[in-house]
Amino acid sequence: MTRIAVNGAAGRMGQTVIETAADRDDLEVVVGFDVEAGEVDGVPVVAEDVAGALAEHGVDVVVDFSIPESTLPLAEACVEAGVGLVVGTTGFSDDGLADLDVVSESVPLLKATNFSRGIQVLQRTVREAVRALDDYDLELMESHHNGKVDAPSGTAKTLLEVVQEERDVEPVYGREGHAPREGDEIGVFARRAGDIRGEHELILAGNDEVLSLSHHAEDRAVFAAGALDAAAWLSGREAGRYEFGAVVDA
Ligand SMILES: NC(=O)C1=CN([C@@H]2O[C@H](COP(=O)(O)OP(=O)(O)OC[C@H]3O[C@@H](n4cnc5c(N)ncnc54)[C@H](OP(=O)(O)O)[C@@H]3O)[C@@H](O)[C@H]2O)C=CC1
Ligand SMILES: O=C(O)C1=N[C@H](C(=O)O)C[C@H](O)C1
Repeated sequence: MTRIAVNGAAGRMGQTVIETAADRDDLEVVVGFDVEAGEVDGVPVVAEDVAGALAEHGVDVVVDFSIPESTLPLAEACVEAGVGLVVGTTGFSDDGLADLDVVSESVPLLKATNFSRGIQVLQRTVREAVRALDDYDLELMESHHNGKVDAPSGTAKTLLEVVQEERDVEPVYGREGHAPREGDEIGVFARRAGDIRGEHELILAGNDEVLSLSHHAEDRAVFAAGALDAAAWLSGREAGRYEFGAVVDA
């Protein structure tokens, strides 16, 4: 039984992780962390002394869906307590990402910008398509709920990285005015509206055809389930940096 703590426990994803975990018998959420102390679905939520709470509740792995400014001190508490960390939070600066690399020298750390299995497959499909259609125009779009604070989404950035590993394209973030396509560029567009759970699409256009590769999440439970799978998989592993692809392939 993997004992899990959730950071950002009172947020949209934190609550969904706690609800999703209640239906599983391989793990248990024993404590949550958030800005204010309280309770989510019977799980106690504390607001201070994270390292102390990790030890007190015998936590094996923390699942984090919060903001980067919260993840980094949390990661230090994980190092202090010798606890693994699954990071779902997006929007890190380059320095923040480098700090997480340092943390993974001391504890097992698995970070993914998207914990749905479909997006893992999309990443692999995007790589193959960009390789095969190497002179087609590329455009990347994402849509999310109106409460999302970072743009473009972490998933869009990951898809862009996959594209750039295959092709030397320059991102153009939105277009306005006189803005013709120049050189090998990729337009990147972010929409924010309603409660869209998460939509991503890459189009490859050329030679009288358009290939559209897209994914949409129907419920936050898909991300919660993937993050919990990652936490169960990570528990007991050596310090180091791990990828969600390994969980999907296990
Ligand atoms: N990897 C993936 O599959 C997915 C990643 N995400 C990412 O997860 C993150 C959270 O998303 P979402 O749940 O929608 O956001 P929410 O704003 O709903 O939740 C974030 C929670 O973190 C809390 N928080 C802020 N500061 C701290 C702190 N110092 N310590 C503890 N808790 C804190 C917030 O409290 P308060 O509101 O009081 O500030 C809030 O309750 C985002 O970066 C998002 O992009 C989302 C879905 C899937
Ligand atoms: O904030 C969200 O909701 C989501 N964030 C992640 C991202 O930034 O890619 C993953 C998912 O699309 C939902």
